[in-house]
Amino acid sequence: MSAEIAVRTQGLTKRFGRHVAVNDLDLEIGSGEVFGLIGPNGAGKTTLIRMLATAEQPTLGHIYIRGQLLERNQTNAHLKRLIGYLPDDFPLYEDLTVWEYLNYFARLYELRQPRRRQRLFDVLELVQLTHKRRSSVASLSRGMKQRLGLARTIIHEPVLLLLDEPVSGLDPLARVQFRELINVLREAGMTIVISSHILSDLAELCTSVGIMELGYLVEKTSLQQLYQALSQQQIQIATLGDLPPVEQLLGQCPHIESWRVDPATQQIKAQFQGNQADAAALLRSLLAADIPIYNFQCIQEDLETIFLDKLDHKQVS
Ligand SMILES: Nc1ncnc2c1ncn2[C@@H]1O[C@H](COP(=O)(O)OP(=O)(O)OP(=O)(O)O)[C@@H](O)[C@H]1O
Repeated sequence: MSAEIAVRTQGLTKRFGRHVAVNDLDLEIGSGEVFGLIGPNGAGKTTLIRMLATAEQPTLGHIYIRGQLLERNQTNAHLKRLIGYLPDDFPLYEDLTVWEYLNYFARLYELRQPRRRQRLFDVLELVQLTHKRRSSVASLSRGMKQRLGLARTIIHEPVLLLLDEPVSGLDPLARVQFRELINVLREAGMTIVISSHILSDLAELCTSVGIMELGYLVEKTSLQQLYQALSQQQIQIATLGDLPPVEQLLGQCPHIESWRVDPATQQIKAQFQGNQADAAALLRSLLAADIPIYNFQCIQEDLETIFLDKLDHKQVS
């Protein structure tokens, strides 16, 4: 990753009346990152993205895009050209054809001919809608409409993409297609901020994530670090025999932090910190003690479980 900082906020705060939607937020997003913004409903993700997109004025604090300050109460036209913003409820003019729709936005961005025409073809090709260019927007599937929205967002060749919940409501295939598109844009060098509460979607896309709650950025980390810091493995053990001998061996294992017995199934669920060889050694010791094990399973928690359980975000829908 380049050392260049694409987005920096300092003490960024947004209040709506007495309600603080974004609270004293300091954030740095490196150039070329795909930064996932995770958080439950009402955490402040949309408000943050809207401020970055200049669609909302901060109450306090500063935003720098590629080191340049977004000036309060100014048009910031030169910085706006660097930004592509896809809101979660972006407008689609359903009566227009796909070409007319994109051409309209290209003209708003003052792209001149013949470059405009070429840019439209390039973008349509990228979002795989070239064959639909004469179709009305109304006739597109939801996934196609979302790709058209993305095409509109990148028509002026921004370097920073702000995508608010771009995959919500898409079916699994459309999500995969959208993800592939994001990867292409990332490889082309764009910095991408993408919010979602569909955590598994972000997990496959992002180089780093920020977790928001109640307007605060409570965590910013690479996805790998998040897994390492927060993920714990669990080992589930079931025996046909008595539980105390199993518990005695678990107590002697240096990689077992704690365990509990599931009252419904009588399975032991142990928090495990070791690697695969450590797990194999534990299983060997159980079998060597003649314990009639019929289930021994290592489970790595996924991001969703980590998020819900460890960070205790109860509101995620
Ligand atoms: N224009 C507004 N006026 C008053 N309150 C607002 C306004 N916009 C947002 N809020 C409030 O600010 C808080 C943060 O809202 P925001 O939409 O940024 O959260 P979010 O994390 O994007 O949520 P979601 O995942 O539901 O989109 C919420 O409590 C919301 O009600």
